[in-house]
Amino acid sequence: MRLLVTGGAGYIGSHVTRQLVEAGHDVTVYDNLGSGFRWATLGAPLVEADLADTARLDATLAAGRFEAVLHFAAHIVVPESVADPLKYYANNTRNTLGLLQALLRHGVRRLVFSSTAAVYGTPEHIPVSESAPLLPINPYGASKLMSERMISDLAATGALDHVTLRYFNVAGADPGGRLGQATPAATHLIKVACELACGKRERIDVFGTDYPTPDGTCVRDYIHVEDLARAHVLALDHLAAGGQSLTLNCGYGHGYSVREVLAAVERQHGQALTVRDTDRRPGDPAALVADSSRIRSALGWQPQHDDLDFIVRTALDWERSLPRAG
Ligand SMILES: NC(=O)c1ccc[n+]([C@@H]2O[C@H](COP(=O)([O-])OP(=O)(O)OC[C@H]3O[C@@H](n4cnc5c(N)ncnc54)[C@H](O)[C@@H]3O)[C@@H](O)[C@H]2O)c1
Ligand SMILES: O=c1ccn([C@@H]2O[C@H](COP(=O)(O)OP(=O)(O)O[C@H]3O[C@H](CO)[C@H](O)[C@H](O)[C@H]3O)[C@@H](O)[C@H]2O)c(=O)[nH]1
Repeated sequence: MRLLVTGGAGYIGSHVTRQLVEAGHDVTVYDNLGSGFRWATLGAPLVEADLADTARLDATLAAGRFEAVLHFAAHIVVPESVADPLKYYANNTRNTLGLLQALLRHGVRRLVFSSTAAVYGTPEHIPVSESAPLLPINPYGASKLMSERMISDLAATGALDHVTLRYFNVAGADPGGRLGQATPAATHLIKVACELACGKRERIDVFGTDYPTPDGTCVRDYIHVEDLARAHVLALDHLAAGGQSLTLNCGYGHGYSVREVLAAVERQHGQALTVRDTDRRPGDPAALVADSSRIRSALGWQPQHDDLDFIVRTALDWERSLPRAG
């Protein structure tokens, strides 16, 4: 298929772009390089432009005659969304509205959308299924939920078919060493721990040790970025075969605590890390684990890298290589 990937120069979008190209698709990336990198497109054509630039978006869609769009472009830092909510509604919600309007103008009828487990807020039941209440607790999650609603409302008119993927905690890097997370000032646990292992930080803080979890630290469902990328390839196959619109959790269905993650980083690094226990970080649910049965049955998705040590090893290998990449 002829595909447009917004945000395809970012962490997740670049892994998906690579898999799409390998699967034989004709991929164009649309990215303003705000938090993405030209090298991350690995040679796929890049339109360096902002989603808010309607003229560039229209010109790109007119020239490309795309059969589907994958929409990753967004701001993603939860604490920043609390401090500057309108930045998140502008980029994540308003620019998604603009993209949907442009898709209508150009007759593009298929969309794969990057959503997040943050739409669930603090779920009452673990594992969390797609039918759980949608109660985001920060503007980032709310901005994504509003996009989900626009997409599903539009789909209900018959104008669009979509697969909305709600990612849990995405981590790891391309095992081939070509791609990985390169964002400066990262906040994600595995990324921060790998930076520490590589001597780029002095210590790591554990945010809260008194949660109602087995070891008192938060539990998350970490999914390797390559398995997540594969879900996008399958989502496109589903839409191309005339499949109905779907909303799917992307996780493995089991979680690890912060301490278990840090132990895995220490194993892979071969040395102890400097760890400091601190207070809870506001807005962190105790446990967030996906019920992943729907994506397995609807798309036939089967994880290849459901292994915390493998996730950490690829992230650490990538972190070691980063000076040349950044
Ligand atoms: N990283 C995670 O753990 C995670 C979890 C859940 C959901 N997601 C979602 O996955 C998607 C990708 O996240 P990521 O981790 O790869 O982040 P990222 O910051 O690495 O990638 C986002 C990309 O979008 C581009 N972009 C942002 N705004 C743009 C705009 N207005 N116009 C053009 N390009 C723009 C950036 O330059 C960047 O390349 C996001 O939609 C995010 O909400 C990520
Ligand atoms: O230095 C750190 C960083 C994180 N943590 C803890 O590690 C866990 C995971 O934190 P991350 O920041 O790696 O990830 P989140 O679970 O906060 O966020 C993830 O899930 C969110 C949805 O809930 C968003 O989608 C977000 O983009 C995605 O990374 C949390 O308990 C957090 O408190 C630490 O203890 N120390």
